[in-house]
Amino acid sequence: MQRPFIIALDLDDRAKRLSLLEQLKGESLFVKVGMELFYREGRQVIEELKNEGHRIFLDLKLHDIPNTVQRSMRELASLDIDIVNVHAAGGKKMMSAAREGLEQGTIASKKRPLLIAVTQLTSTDELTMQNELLIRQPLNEVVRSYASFAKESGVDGVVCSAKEVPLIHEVCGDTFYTVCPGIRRLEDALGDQKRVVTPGQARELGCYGIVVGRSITNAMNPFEVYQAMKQDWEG
Ligand SMILES: O=c1ccn([C@@H]2O[C@H](COP(=O)(O)O)[C@@H](O)[C@H]2O)c(=O)[nH]1
Repeated sequence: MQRPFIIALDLDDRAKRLSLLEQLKGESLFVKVGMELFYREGRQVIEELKNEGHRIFLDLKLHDIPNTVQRSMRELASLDIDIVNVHAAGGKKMMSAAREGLEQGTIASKKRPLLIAVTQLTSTDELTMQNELLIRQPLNEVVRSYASFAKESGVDGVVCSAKEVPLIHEVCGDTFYTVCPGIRRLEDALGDQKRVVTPGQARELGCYGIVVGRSITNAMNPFEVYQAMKQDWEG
């Protein structure tokens, strides 16, 4: 199984995105379109990236009432994307509604995109969770429960820190997808990320896929960093 190395295209203008992709030309890429890029360039960017042959994780993290999420997922299903997501904090009804909307919107001849749910953002640590979000359970327990609620709701997997993958596999099984941001080389700045590992550690922890943004997008030589991190990931 080829486990995805997903590049977060978080860049503040179109020219920078094109320049990064030009530097990675010739590579078969899995890219992440987040809010910044989708809000700026809209549906067209998805078509462009698909035409260039890339696989796409559309990371919009839907979180709203079930009816709105269902109808929005139905719209997103018409895009040629491979993965899409919601926040597990929206609850089981919302996650089931997301799955329903995605199925309603996927045309018969096409494969439904994978639906995954964010457990706790990798920029959150236990102190923030307890003192600001007022969630009193230990972080690992919250992630474990949210992952199992996601599975019960028909969601295919979760976004989590690689650190939590073993415990998610324990409750949801090894085939439940785990997509992990919060990936850094040892020499990289953490920025706002709190629950962080290297690509090699993520592999050892059993992640299905990793998401890497600034380590590549801020690098002097993005191609070199991409190659080095991918090699560490693939082992
Ligand atoms: O828990 C989460 C969920 C999503 N993300 C997204 O992944 C990338 C990470 O970028 P870096 O520059 O490598 O930190 C970014 O697009 C986030 O929106 C996440 O980090 N954590």
